[in-house]
Amino acid sequence: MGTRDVLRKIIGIDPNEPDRFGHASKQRVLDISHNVILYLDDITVSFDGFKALNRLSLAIDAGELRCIIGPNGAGKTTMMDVITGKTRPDKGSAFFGQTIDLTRLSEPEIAHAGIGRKFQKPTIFEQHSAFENLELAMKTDKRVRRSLVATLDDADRDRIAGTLRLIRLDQDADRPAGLLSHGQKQWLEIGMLLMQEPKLLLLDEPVAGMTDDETMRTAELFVSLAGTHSLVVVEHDMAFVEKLGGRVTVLHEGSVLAEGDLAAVQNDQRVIEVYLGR
Ligand SMILES: Nc1ncnc2c1ncn2[C@@H]1O[C@H](COP(=O)(O)OP(=O)(O)OP(=O)(O)O)[C@@H](O)[C@H]1O
Repeated sequence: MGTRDVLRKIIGIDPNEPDRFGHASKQRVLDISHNVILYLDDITVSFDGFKALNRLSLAIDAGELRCIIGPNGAGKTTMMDVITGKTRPDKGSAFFGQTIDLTRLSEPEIAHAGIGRKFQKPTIFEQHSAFENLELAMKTDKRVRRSLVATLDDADRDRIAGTLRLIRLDQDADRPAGLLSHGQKQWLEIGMLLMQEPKLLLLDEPVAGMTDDETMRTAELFVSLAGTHSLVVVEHDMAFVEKLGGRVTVLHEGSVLAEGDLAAVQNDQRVIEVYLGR
C-alpha cells in the first residue's frame, strides 16, 4: 500500500474507491502559472431585471495592486460579492487562478481557497488585546487544525509579532482593541485577515473615516503587501488611489468604462463625465 493509500485509509476512504478526495483537493490548488490570479469573464448579475453587472470582464495579475473606482451603483460591491460567492452570476465565469471555478464554490470554500475580504466596518473583538485578536484569527483558520485553547509555540508568536509590526500595532499589542483609534482598528482587521494567509485580498473602502496620516500609512501597508499578495481595493479617495500607484479600473453601469494608470483614467473624457467631474 502506498503512502497515499495509507492516508486514505486513515481518513476513512476505501482504497478501492475512485479518487474523490484527490480530485476535490486538486481543484483548490491555486494555479497562477499564467501570472493571473483572478479572471472575471462576461459576468452579468440581474436584480429584478436590473443589470448590476453587465457583461463585466476583468483580470488581476498575481501580485498586483488594483484599484476599482466608479460612481455609486456602478457595481463595485456586486463584483466583490460575485468573487466571494455571496452573489451568483446569471451568466459568465469567475476563476481564481487557472483552475478554481469560484461559481461552483461556497463562501467558506472560497475563503479557504485563499480569498480574504475586508468589509468597511471592522469586526474585531473589542475586549481582547490586539495580540489576542490576531491569535484568535490564526486559530480559527480552518486549515490549521488546532483547538482554540491550544498554547502558542514560538513560531506562532513570531508570526503574530511580525504581523503586529506590519500593521504598526507592535507598540499597542496588549491594549484592548476597543481602545484603538478607528484607523488602528481597520489595520487590526487587515492583520486578522493576513493571519489566514490569503493570496487575494479584497478591500472595500478601507480608508473611509481615517485621518490623512492613517490613510497614507494604509497606502504604505498595501504597497508593501503587493507582490506577495494580490489586492483589489474599492475606494473613492483619490489621494489614496494616487499613493497606491497601481492600475485603476473604472466601473460604470456594471461594466468596465476605462482602465489604466490614474493619470490616464483621470484624463479620460468618459470618466470625467460619469464620475470625476461630478
Ligand atoms: N440585492 C439587491 N437587490 C436589488 N438591487 C441591488 C441589490 N444589490 C445591489 N443592487 C443594485 O445594483 C446596483 C449596483 O450596486 P453596488 O452596490 O454593486 O454598487 P457600488 O458600485 O458598490 O455602489 P456604492 O459606491 O454606492 O457602494 C445598484 O443600483 C444597487 O441598487
